Amino acid sequence: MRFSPTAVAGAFVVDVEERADNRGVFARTFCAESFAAHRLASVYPQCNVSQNHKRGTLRGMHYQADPKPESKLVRAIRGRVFDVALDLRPASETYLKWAAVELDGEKRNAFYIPAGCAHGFLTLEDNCELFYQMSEVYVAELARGVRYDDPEFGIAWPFAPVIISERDAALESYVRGTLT
Ligand SMILES: Cc1cn([C@H]2C[C@H](O)[C@@H](COP(=O)(O)OP(=O)(O)O[C@H]3O[C@H](C)C(=O)[C@H](O)[C@H]3O)O2)c(=O)[nH]c1=O
Repeated sequence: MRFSPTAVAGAFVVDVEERADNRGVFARTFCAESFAAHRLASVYPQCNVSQNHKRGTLRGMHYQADPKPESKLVRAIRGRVFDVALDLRPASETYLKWAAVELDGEKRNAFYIPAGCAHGFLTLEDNCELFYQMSEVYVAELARGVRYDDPEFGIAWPFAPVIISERDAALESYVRGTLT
């Protein structure tokens, strides 16, 4: 695996090193020792999948509040998505900055989003499926979100979403200095 830093402190693109032969491809996608060596979460008690029918589906920007903030390792297992990490940590050197990576099921790359950052994505084609490894179990009462189009962040989405949940469309504008 190769870990590449991004514009958000602690957020890394994780590329796999493919072992190809006449049967196909084998690649390691996670290793607790390597992740710990890079000071990334190395224990993931919960995994999720997200299946998205149509190009232009936007989910986000979501995070889990204290006392159980979650780090996430996210990958596309089918299709391509514009995946975004947004720094909501007031003490961070990259507070309110965002970083994006195109996650591609063919490239098998992943995005590590540290706790305290919001996460969201926009699908770039029909029939995209994502796999999440979560460093905390889900606690509904701690689920939070900020607007994907909040001018406070200026996330440069490649195009406007076509499908978005009522919840995400109704998220409030962000108030500086807070993790709501
Ligand atoms: C995350 C989660 C959700 N749920 C329930 C709550 C809702 O009834 C339903 C869908 O949840 P939600 O609308 O939050 O799902 P998404 O909009 O796809 O949000 C997800 O995608 C964005 C981009 C993320 O980064 C979040 O990790 C994740 O919340 O599943 C659970 O039961 N367990 C869980 O771990």
